[in-house]
Amino acid sequence: MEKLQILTESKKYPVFIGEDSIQSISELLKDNVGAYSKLLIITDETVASLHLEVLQSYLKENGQAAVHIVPAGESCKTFKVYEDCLSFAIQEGLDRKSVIIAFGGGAVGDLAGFVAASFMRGIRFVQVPTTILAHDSAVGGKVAINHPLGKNMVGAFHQPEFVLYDIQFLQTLPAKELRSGFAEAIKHALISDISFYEYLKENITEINDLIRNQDVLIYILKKGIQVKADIVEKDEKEAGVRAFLNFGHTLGHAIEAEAGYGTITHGEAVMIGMVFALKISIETYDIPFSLVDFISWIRVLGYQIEPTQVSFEQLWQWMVRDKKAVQNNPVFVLLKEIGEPELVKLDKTYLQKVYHELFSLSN
Ligand SMILES: NC(=O)c1ccc[n+]([C@@H]2O[C@H](COP(=O)([O-])OP(=O)(O)OC[C@H]3O[C@@H](n4cnc5c(N)ncnc54)[C@H](O)[C@@H]3O)[C@@H](O)[C@H]2O)c1
Ligand SMILES: O=C(O)C(=O)C[C@@H](O)[C@H](O)[C@H](O)COP(=O)(O)O
Ligand SMILES: [Zn+2]
Repeated sequence: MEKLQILTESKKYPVFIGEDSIQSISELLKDNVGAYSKLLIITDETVASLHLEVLQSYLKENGQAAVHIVPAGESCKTFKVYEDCLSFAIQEGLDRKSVIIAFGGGAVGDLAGFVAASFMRGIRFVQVPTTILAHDSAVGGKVAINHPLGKNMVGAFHQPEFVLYDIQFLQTLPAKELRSGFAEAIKHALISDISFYEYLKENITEINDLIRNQDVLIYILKKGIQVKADIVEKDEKEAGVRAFLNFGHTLGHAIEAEAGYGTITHGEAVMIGMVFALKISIETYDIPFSLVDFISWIRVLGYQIEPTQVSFEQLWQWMVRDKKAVQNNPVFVLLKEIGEPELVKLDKTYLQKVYHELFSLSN
């Protein structure tokens, strides 16, 4: 099992990655959490049916952990499901010394983390991620639910006590979810390091390559987490450079919301947003990067870059409410070079032109 340290202003905590690392959960709780009154596992229906027994079997010596199962996917990041989690926690008698285990992908982690951040004004929680995407979501402390008017609009910064990644859980991920998670790995590469990007291009030539070779998978997860950790260490609460982790997200979040949360996966939407931001970056800075090559690679991996007949105007309404927007002007993350992100406020007419050029829509 490998270990990375996350150092933020508010908390220092470890991320463990390995095969069968779940076997150590009891010991890791002892070492990294210490005494607690009760454990509550929050997981979703799919993860519960595939993997909950394994988690529970390694928690046997920790006494009975309460389990709350939420709907799978983005539909768990709602006020209703959030309230159900709080009601369950109160009914189960959780107190300030209790600990929540978020067992699932990014949606479960965001939800359970926000429950932990707000229950009795904040209790401890642990992330046990089960998706590739969660190499991003389980680290860094952003926790949130969605609002009908915008993605992740209600949330907090609340760091976990530790993150325990067991890559055996990832073997059951369908291709669509591999794709969603891999988009964030590509994001981490593009904002940090051309050689990481080249490594991804060389090693992942079809989407199932991600789960075929454990060394490659662990390398990608670790590298992605390290990129994130380096940024979060400098700027935990997004006063500046943390916004670079939002590369592809200004348009991506708008597409997710406009399509209806959960209709398109987070990573699929971010991939469209990254293609858009790459085109603007290439035009603005004349960077030596072939968008044609990039698009043909991601198409082979199964990404679709055309949004479904959505007008720019519809997306603009979401983008003006993006968390990076300043006085209703969306701010984009562009790349001055691959690995050199920066924040830029862009004009609506220009954005609309690029959108039409890229997606060849008449509206
Ligand atoms: N907090 C952050 O910093 C951050 C970062 C990136 C993304 N996010 C959020 O994360 C969410 C997306 O994450 P995600 O794609 O992991 O979400 P998810 O939790 O919705 O998981 C995706 C789907 O895969 C299923 N699944 C999970 N693990 C599985 C497994 N091992 N085998 C088979 N199926 C499995 C889930 O049931 C779900 O249907 C979005 O809500 C996004 O906004 C947050
Ligand atoms: O950790 C961050 O910071 C990120 O921006 C990571 C993103 O991949 C993630 O989707 C995050 O939830 C977006 O945050 P938001 O503040 O734009 O809602
Ligand atoms: Zn994201």
